[in-house]
Amino acid sequence: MNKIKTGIEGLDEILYGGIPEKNVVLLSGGPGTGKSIFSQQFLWYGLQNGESGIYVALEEHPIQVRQNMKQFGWDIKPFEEQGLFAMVDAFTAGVGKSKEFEKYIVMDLTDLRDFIDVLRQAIKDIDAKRVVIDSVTTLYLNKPAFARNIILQLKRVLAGLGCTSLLVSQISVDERGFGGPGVEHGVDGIIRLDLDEIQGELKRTLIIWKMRGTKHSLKRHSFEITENGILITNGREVVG
Ligand SMILES: Nc1ncnc2c1ncn2[C@@H]1O[C@H](COP(=O)(O)OP(=O)(O)OP(=O)(O)O)[C@@H](O)[C@H]1O
Repeated sequence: MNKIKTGIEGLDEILYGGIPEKNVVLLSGGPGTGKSIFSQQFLWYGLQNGESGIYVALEEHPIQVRQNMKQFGWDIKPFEEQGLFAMVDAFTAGVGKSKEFEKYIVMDLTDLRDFIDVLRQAIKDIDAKRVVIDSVTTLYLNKPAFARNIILQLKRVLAGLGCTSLLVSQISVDERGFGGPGVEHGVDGIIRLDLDEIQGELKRTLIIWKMRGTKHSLKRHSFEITENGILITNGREVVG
């Protein structure tokens, strides 16, 4: 089984080498837990190693995403120009100046076919190996009954085209699950990021809940967000 390295320090060890190729992984967590940074770091590592990537922006303006990434030293502009990185704008619906700057725009988010067509085109154009959808929750926010179906349709396209993918799933602060039963069973893997207040301080931890195709740590691991991105601070220990 070919493994795709996340490039996140300490994570590939607890995944026994990385995410199995073509897996569709749910990256689940509450607000501010680091989901976007995690997924952007995953794409950036791919670019550094010759693997093209796509970021589907549903929650933030693509310009903002590029700026956020640049703050960590992840300047994707040159890779976009070389056709190694593509941004799918599923945020602006073509309003404003985005039509002048963005190559891939989803005009109508309520039309999943349109979304998938734009995504498929972007994947084919740059021969993408890594895909991030941030966040997939936005696609079924008003129609939770369709969540599983949407996930399975996405999985067919993403795995079918050979991509290894992170689907960002937004949950509320106290939610115990990962984004709904249909979603959780449909994906190949689940990584959950948490932020908990312990003695007056917020602590970040993550846990790999499932990952088809590989052995993985079952422990909860602490991590930090630094100016270089995410770093697992206790690869082997359990958080007490
Ligand atoms: N340069 C930095 N150094 C350290 N921590 C940072 C830095 N930049 C952002 N952060 C932390 O990362 C958090 C945001 O991370 P991110 O945007 O990945 O969260 P998210 O899980 O995607 O959140 P949401 O679901 O609310 O969009 C901030 O709240 C802040 O705590």
